[in-house]
Amino acid sequence: MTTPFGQIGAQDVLDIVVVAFLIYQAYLLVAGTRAVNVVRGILVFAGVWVAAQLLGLTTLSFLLGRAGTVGIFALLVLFQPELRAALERVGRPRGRDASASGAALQDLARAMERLAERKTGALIAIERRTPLGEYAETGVNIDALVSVPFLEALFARNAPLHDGGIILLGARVVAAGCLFPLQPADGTYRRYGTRHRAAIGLSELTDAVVLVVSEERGSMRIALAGRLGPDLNGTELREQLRELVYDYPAGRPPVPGKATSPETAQEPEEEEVRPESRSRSEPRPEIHKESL
Ligand SMILES: Nc1ncnc2c1ncn2[C@@H]1O[C@H](COP(=O)(O)OP(=O)(O)OP(=O)(O)O)[C@@H](O)[C@H]1O
Repeated sequence: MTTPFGQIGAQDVLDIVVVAFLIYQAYLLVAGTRAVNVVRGILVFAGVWVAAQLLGLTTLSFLLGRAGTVGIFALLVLFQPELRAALERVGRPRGRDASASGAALQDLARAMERLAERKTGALIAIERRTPLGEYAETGVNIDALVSVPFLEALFARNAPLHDGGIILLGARVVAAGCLFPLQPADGTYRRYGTRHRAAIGLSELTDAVVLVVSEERGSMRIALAGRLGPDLNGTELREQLRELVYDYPAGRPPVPGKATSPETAQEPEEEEVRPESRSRSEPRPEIHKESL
């Protein structure tokens, strides 16, 4: 085919499609995590560099070019967790196993309620798009089906794995006793203890939905995108789990907005974490059989 840019063949089209696909996958990987700010910084840097070249600013363009070369190696180090996550995603089996079933979420919500009633502390991260393998490695590998008694047993006060958080993938508990990254104590959430700050910290670095049961207050809350939501009752918890996990379309980037933008957090303890995948005014699909 002849175009203003010359001859374009099937190979060129394939090339463009593959590159576009890779760029989109890279975007999916960083969207909703803190890495998106680094990407913005890189785009600004690249923009200034291109402008300097177009305007013939030789010294500036030379300096930016050199800094860019060093920057590539710096990025490899900086993005090491994301690169690792990307490789994990490529190797992960796709399909229904990777998404949480309604029955598993129902059991999860029930277990959270029972733990809260007894004031047993719990920290549960639900993996969505961002692989949590590196955090799972800090704990004990489990691979067991989610069930109410199992979750209760895991967090029971004298249980060997009650300390730390557990990670769920689909309907399975993949690891327990895991260490999550702590949100700094000097930040917005300085008044909170380490369990809550670990939940916020993990949700800031990944798109995981992190559930916390407070040992002190017997409350249930959700941390999402670096923000901690309000206390939830059982019905609200089920509703949020359905929208944030069951309805969460795999591979779709979060829509930037109140719920997913950490920068917009003002008084987080009074704000509600709202699911980003569906607005409340939109009709909900019926979930048959495994209804929450
Ligand atoms: N980095 C971490 N990753 C995972 N779990 C953690 C981490 N830090 C602390 N925890 C868990 O939190 C527990 C301590 O909770 P702490 O009382 O400090 O927090 P809190 O936010 O006040 O919660 P609570 O309201 O339940 O008391 C630890 O025993 C451990 O199980």
